[in-house]
Amino acid sequence: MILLNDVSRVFPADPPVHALRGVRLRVERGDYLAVVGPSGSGKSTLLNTLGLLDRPGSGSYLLDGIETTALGDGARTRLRGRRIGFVFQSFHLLPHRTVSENVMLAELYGGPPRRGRRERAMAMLEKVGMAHRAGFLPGRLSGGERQRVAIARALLGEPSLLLCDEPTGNLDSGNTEMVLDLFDTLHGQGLTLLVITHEDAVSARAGRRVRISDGLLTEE
Ligand SMILES: Nc1ncnc2c1ncn2[C@@H]1O[C@H](COP(=O)(O)OP(=O)(O)OP(=O)(O)O)[C@@H](O)[C@H]1O
Repeated sequence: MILLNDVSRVFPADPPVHALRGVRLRVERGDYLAVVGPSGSGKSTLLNTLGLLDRPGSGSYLLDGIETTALGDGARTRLRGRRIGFVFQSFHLLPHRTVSENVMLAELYGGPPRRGRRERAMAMLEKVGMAHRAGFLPGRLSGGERQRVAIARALLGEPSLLLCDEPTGNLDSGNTEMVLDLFDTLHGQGLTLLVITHEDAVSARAGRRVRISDGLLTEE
């Protein structure tokens, strides 16, 4: 699913910041991978690279066998819309849109909306146990409920890869468990998951752990 070969990313500064150094990573379809490492070690840079939000300075990145570094911006955006879902620490739900509208809005970014959007949004809300809150505004939901809605939104395009950046960073332990149970279910259904986390409770649930330190990636 993912093959990174000698990927480096240097940010121009004085002195230059080597955020990723010769990273090699192979992720098989259906893997559940945790990425751990201290602040500033390169985790978000790695996630942005894998999510086609940022380009490596050098090296190659194959996603489903497609060499992404050679693609233009339009092709990268389409590939991202079709294959990748994102989950962030702070949910990024629109406050003045209902739960179901937030989920449906996911398709605005990946290209023209497909048919049956409302039905598919409801099916995804069902999947994360939030269908009964479809008409609520996000402000009336708990943190764990908001994150489940954000996960439903990420799943709307039926991605094969879910990239999560500290998905439980704003949740208490009960809600963290609920989100981790949902990840287990999604993993069981064949989704490939990559989760950045600094919480042991989260990384312990993943099948594989890799550590980034100063831009260098090592398998644990
Ligand atoms: N646009 C940028 N310009 C210059 N330096 C940057 C830029 N983005 C990130 N960096 C630097 O690259 C390094 C890696 O940053 P990154 O955000 O990937 O770390 P991280 O492991 O995600 O950190 P955290 O856990 O604190 O979010 C850091 O030293 C950071 O300051």
